[in-house]
Amino acid sequence: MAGSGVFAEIVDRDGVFKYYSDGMWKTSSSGKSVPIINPTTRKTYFKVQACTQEEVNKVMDTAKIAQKSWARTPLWKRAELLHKAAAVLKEHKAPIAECLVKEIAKPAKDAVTEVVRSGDLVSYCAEEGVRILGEGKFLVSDSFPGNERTKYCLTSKIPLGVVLAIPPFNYPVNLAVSKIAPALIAGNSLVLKPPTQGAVAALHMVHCFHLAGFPKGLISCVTGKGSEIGDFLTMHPGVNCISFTGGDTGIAISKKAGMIPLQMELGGKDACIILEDADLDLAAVNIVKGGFSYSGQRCTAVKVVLVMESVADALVEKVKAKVAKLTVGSPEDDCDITPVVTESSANFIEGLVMDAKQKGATFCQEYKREGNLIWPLLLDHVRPDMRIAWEEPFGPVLPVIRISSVEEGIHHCNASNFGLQGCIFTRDINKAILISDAMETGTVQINSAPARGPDHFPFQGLKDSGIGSQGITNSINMMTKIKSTVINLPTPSYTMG
Ligand SMILES: NC(=O)c1ccc[n+]([C@@H]2O[C@H](COP(=O)([O-])OP(=O)(O)OC[C@H]3O[C@@H](n4cnc5c(N)ncnc54)[C@H](O)[C@@H]3O)[C@@H](O)[C@H]2O)c1
Repeated sequence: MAGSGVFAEIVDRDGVFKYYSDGMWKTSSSGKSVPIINPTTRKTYFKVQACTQEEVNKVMDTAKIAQKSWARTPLWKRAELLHKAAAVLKEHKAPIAECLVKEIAKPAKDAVTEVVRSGDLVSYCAEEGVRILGEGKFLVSDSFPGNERTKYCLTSKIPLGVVLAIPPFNYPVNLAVSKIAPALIAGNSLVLKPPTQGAVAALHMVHCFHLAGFPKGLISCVTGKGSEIGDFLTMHPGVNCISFTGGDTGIAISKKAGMIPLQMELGGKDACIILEDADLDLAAVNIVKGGFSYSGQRCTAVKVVLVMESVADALVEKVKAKVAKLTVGSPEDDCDITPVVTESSANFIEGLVMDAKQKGATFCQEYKREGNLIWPLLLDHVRPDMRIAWEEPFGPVLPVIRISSVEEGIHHCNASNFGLQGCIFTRDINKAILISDAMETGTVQINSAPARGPDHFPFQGLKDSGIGSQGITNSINMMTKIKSTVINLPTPSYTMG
């Protein structure tokens, strides 16, 4: 159970979850806590420490010191510890998954999958790190005009220092380890600021790294109000890199952060373009899976369907039939559609639905809401003047826009300020490639819904969807710098064959 057994030491006497600093679980001197509301019951379920700026400073100091000796720890030893953490994480999947169910209403089975996937990601990262960080480059000078072969350049990848990781609520474990593991294998230390909803799952995950035996201060986890420690963390002079996943907050952070590398994974409005020759059954399965899994609260959810008019009726019928089969209820019962994360999210989604209603969208189901639980809703005949055509609902509401040409679909996709992923359904691979090239998004899926995984694939957003690229290899590279050593010879030297 959460907070018991090996996890008992992460809770204080008042039942408030502690924060992790200098290899120890601590109670904040603020004497304050932040409540975590269960989205299903809308009652406080957990509490976490409201850390102070003073405590953040302490964490940054220890992270800096711990990083110096970690960078001198052999790569194979770093990898060994990560493998151990992955095993401990998987061993304790049940209590961590339980937190995900209670904090973010993730369906029970998906919650377990998130933890197991996270363990796999940590192991893969350890293996990949050993390979790519064990290699550098050797360059000779006479390839550039005017030079003889008098200079040998050796390059290697070195750590950045302290990495600040800020994941979002929807994958608080997976999107934390996708930052922690690359940072650590590359020789960095790491400070985690988990989202409020999902913080307790993240604290349990951090304890798995503690149990695996990482050095003191190398990993820290501070919790608290964004208003108190958010800007303080992201603008802290001790931070050498920020890896952030979330919404528009990331745009504000990137404007305030100093001259440090930023890895930003932000929102999306992933378009699904359906051509006339598409396999409509395949498209319908993917639209429902892509649009409604975890109640649409995924960055890569299908967020707008752009379908050719001639096949629109048939497609909408197929999608409607599948939506009718989705189960709606509690995450404990493993329902397909569960309450969205907060009341304000539910209110925001309702605002988009009401706007679409007022402007004449066709409701394929009746709009129904109880508390944070919103029944799945397909909106047909959506037009570009409706907010839902452009905004990210992050809920179980999916707009369908009927298009009369492929160009119209591409235009809608590219007119968005987002550019995360997109997908195309067609049997004509040549057309698919041309459309993929025309779509201004970081990834395009052909004949499948957008997806982040497998976790070693590159993952990136264009425009307001992000900076840099993730995926295990790219994240490891991003959390390093190139260092060169140039050997200058007194006379040119050539290796003769
Ligand atoms: N591109 C991706 O890979 C990806 C993946 C998942 C989610 N998302 C996006 O995330 C959003 C939903 O997640 P969310 O609601 O948790 O996003 P959010 O932007 O509200 O919060 C993200 C994180 O930032 C923290 N935060 C808030 N204010 C802060 C501040 N001033 N300083 C520092 N940290 C601060 C939050 O506590 C949380 O940990 C959606 O827009 C979704 O598309 C993107």
